[in-house]
Amino acid sequence: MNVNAVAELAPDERRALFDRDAGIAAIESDVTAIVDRVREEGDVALREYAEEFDDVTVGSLDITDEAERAYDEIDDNLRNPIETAAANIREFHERQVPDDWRESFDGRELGQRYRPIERIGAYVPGGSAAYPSSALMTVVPAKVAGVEQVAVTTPPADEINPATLAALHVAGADAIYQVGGAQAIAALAYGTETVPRVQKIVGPGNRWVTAAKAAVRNDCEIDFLAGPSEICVLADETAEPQFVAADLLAQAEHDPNASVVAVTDDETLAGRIVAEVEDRLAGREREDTIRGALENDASGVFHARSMSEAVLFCEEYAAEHLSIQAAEDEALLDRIASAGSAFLGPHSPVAAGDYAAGPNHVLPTGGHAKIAGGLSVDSFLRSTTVQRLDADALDAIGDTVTTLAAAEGLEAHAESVALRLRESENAARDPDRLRE
Ligand SMILES: NC(=O)c1ccc[n+]([C@@H]2O[C@H](COP(=O)([O-])OP(=O)(O)OC[C@H]3O[C@@H](n4cnc5c(N)ncnc54)[C@H](O)[C@@H]3O)[C@@H](O)[C@H]2O)c1
Ligand SMILES: N[C@H](CO)Cc1c[nH]c[nH+]1
Ligand SMILES: [Zn+2]
Repeated sequence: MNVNAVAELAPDERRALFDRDAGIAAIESDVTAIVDRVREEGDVALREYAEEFDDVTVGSLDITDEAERAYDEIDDNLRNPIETAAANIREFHERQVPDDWRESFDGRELGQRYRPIERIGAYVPGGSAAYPSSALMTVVPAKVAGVEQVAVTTPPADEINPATLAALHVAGADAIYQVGGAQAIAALAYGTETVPRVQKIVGPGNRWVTAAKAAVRNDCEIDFLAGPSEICVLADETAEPQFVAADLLAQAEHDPNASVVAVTDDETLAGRIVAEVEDRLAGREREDTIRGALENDASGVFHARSMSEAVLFCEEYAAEHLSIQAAEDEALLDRIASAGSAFLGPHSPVAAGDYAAGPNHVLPTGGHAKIAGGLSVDSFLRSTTVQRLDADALDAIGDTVTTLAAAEGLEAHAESVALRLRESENAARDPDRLRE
């Protein structure tokens, strides 16, 4: 890892940083082939892919019954943190629940109401690491929103990680299937003999999972693309280089396709961050994965000529996680609109939010933070607006509607209003008329 100057980035380097796709384009046709095969062959394909990609001979695809047992059997030392994290996540998401509302304005009674989507599919990753935290982050908000049926898929294993199963039990998953990768997304989108077709798929995963979500999104709603993890640290001379380095390494250990950057106006700090990363890397578990992520074209430590240039870099990068380790953190955050989740100050490592602070860790990657926020209660709701007009209110906007309808050449629209206005006028002249 070297320090790079933001001002000297070549166009292809900028593209790699700001138009990053975590290797998804390269596997699009392979993923389409997997999705098509699951559509055609159902469970048979799921079993064969489990052998091929996960090296597992699957017995029952449905492992719902294992969750409660795992919860009963795991050690208190693990069960308690799962319960604590679940409680914090639930409390945060309960604050997101919108209230139905009705208000009257001059005879127009208007409002909005919210109802949960009925059948959700949640992907809980579990390839190179187990993700009980993602079990909580997907299923808890779905249940807070009131979703009736949450079907979870997670990669097959000779023994599914007990913490993941226990977390799924705590969160309230209704059904659990051991299916991973693109094939799991296809199964949820189209249904198989065992896996039910859902209305919307949520959850994070590697590039196979993410490419599959992109591939099925015309046929099944998805939350957004939540692929290999990302962090962008914005630091000034007050930052602790070892904290910045530790945060970069933490997100790098998820996946060789993870993207980790730090940007600062202090060139000395930039050098110290690089040195800390190198120092802390050697001999670490998952060292190869971390090295892969650090060598990714979308990763690096950058020196900006000013904090304004560093802020622009962060805005362009639109990271899943934005960590601001700088004196004026709130003022800097005000200048950055695009980030999945922002972590302010030296005592807010991204890992705290990954597990237990409360906000959701399923967040947009690949620059999608420019147009989307993270998973929330709203992801599981549909809204209906409600409108009731009295005769005077219709009269008040009648000309507006009929004139606009005429401008659009939609005569029947205009007539549906004009008819009522005529009837009201007649009723006003002859009060018994409408009752006849
Ligand atoms: N953005 C977010 O909100 C967020 C949150 C948590 C985790 N993540 C990401 O989730 C990912 C977890 O990755 P993971 O790999 O550990 O688990 P995973 O469950 O996402 O993927 C494992 C599956 O990938 C498939 N796969 C692997 N290699 C394949 C190949 N060569 N061909 C076809 N399919 C293949 C297999 O079917 C396997 O079951 C990481 O990238 C992590 O950064 C993202
Ligand atoms: N950092 C991940 C989101 O990109 C979430 C996670 C789960 N476990 C640890 N971290
Ligand atoms: Zn993480």
